Amino acid sequence: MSFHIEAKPGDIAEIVLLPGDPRRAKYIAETYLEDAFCYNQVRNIWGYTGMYKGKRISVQGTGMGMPSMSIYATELVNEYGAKYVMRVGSSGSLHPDVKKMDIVLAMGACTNSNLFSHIFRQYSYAPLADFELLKTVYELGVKQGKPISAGLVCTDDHFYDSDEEMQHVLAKHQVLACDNETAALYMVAARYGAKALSILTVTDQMLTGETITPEERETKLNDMIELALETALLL
Ligand SMILES: O=P(O)(O)O[C@H]1O[C@H](CO)[C@@H](O)[C@H]1O
Ligand SMILES: O=c1cc[nH]c(=O)[nH]1
Repeated sequence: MSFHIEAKPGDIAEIVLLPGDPRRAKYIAETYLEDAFCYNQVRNIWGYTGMYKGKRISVQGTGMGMPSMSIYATELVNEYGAKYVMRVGSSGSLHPDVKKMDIVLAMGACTNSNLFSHIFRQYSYAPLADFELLKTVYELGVKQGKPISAGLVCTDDHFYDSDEEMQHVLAKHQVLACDNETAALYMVAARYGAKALSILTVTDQMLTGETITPEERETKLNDMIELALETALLL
């Protein structure tokens, strides 16, 4: 048991899917996992373990933002031995080539957060995905004909009142999408020795104003979820 996860030793699989939204975690467990049990209800940030096509997989909500992600990622890796941590998140895009419901694999994540400045001080650390995971998911997505691209994302500390001018600058410099957690996941995984990938679905295309509902963010991101689950079978 850790401060934020009440699982018993051995309850959590080595492969963990990480949606921000705990209700997306519940949806994934109920829709895709056999014999799933809920190992965490602390703060209603649910976590489940079950079987997907014979492979043991966990799915753990992380809440929103870098601090929350860093708490769950740290406890999963350090206290529960998670080896592969795959975020399955929603995201926004101002890039004209990235459409609503496209899947973006975060090769790396820039950020405006100072969360890790006590570690890196004046250095600008570049949080990166695990290459093996990135390659596996990308190849699978292309083979399945999914609308998938891989590139840089920005992990923003803001959801509202983002710096719009800066978002355009980022898009011009090939930042494909923004979320609130990827940089923290990559940094924690690198620090403690796990392999991480952030798979994002573009739920908000800010240039066109296209968006989806909260319920759809829970239950309609199946392409991304299935890609993560199918990748787990190859690990
Ligand atoms: O849908 P999730 O995985 O929570 O991800 C995105 O959605 C939340 C904001 O609505 C932030 O956590 C952002 O990163
Ligand atoms: O961080 C995020 C996530 C979803 N949609 C956005 O616009 N931003």
